[in-house]
Amino acid sequence: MPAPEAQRPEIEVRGITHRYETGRGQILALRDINLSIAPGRFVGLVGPSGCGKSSLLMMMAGLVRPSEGQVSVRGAPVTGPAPERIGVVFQEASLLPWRTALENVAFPLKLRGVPRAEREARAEQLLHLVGLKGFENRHPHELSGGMKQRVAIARGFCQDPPVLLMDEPFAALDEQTRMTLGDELLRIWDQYRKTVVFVTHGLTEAVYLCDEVVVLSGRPGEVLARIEIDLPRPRTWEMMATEHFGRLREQIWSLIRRQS
Ligand SMILES: Nc1ncnc2c1ncn2[C@@H]1O[C@H](COP(=O)(O)OP(=O)(O)OP(=O)(O)O)[C@@H](O)[C@H]1O
Repeated sequence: MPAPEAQRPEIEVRGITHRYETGRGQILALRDINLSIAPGRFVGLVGPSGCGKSSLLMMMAGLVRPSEGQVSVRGAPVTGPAPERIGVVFQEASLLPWRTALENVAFPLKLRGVPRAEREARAEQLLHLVGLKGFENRHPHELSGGMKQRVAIARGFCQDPPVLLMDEPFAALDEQTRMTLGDELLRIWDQYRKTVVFVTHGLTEAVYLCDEVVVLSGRPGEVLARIEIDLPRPRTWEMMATEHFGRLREQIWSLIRRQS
């Protein structure tokens, strides 16, 4: 029997409905979303454009307050940003331009008062893990888009929160960099075992990375399906060519296609 602690969901979304107020009235963005995510899972969030994926992620991060419902992480309600519990990686790396790669990665630890030697050692280890050994002292303008995104991922892991929320972190990158970074992300996730929620438009990426893919309907976003990705780990690129991979991808795509 697993310990009760192990059975408790890491993220719990209960009855989330959200309306945005605009000059032209209200927009119902999300309707009655309920999700329970177990610790250590890698969960994808997909759905047609504008269905509320980013909004839902922002609510999980405590950056947007839902009109109704609640998100809890580790049993405690999320009422605002909580970087020690919940890390966020955005599509744009949003690095501090005047700080080096190492300083950017270590920055959240500085805010938490972690001593310099310790935070730099942790940041250096993570930069090495994302393949940026030798680039520690470069500034963001000296790095490519893919490298900046690597720094942002390293920063997300450096905070060491149990939950990491990622909003299309590879969207601005070319296909090859995306694939490589996806593998790197899986490698670090395997080592650190965080609970990841990953918003993406890429269905191949979703199947490749995730344990489970949550499919949202067109606006207002509702949970249409939760698809278990029962491919073995570690994932390999060869798996993408298998019939099983294709079937999982097609299953998700046919759900989304019907929404447009
Ligand atoms: N601040 C806001 N004010 C008003 N409407 C908003 C706001 N943010 C989002 N919306 C609307 O809410 C809906 C959901 O937006 P959201 O960005 O969460 O969707 P998404 O699924 O992430 O979209 P995409 O796939 O295109 O990135 C959209 O119709 C969007 O126009």
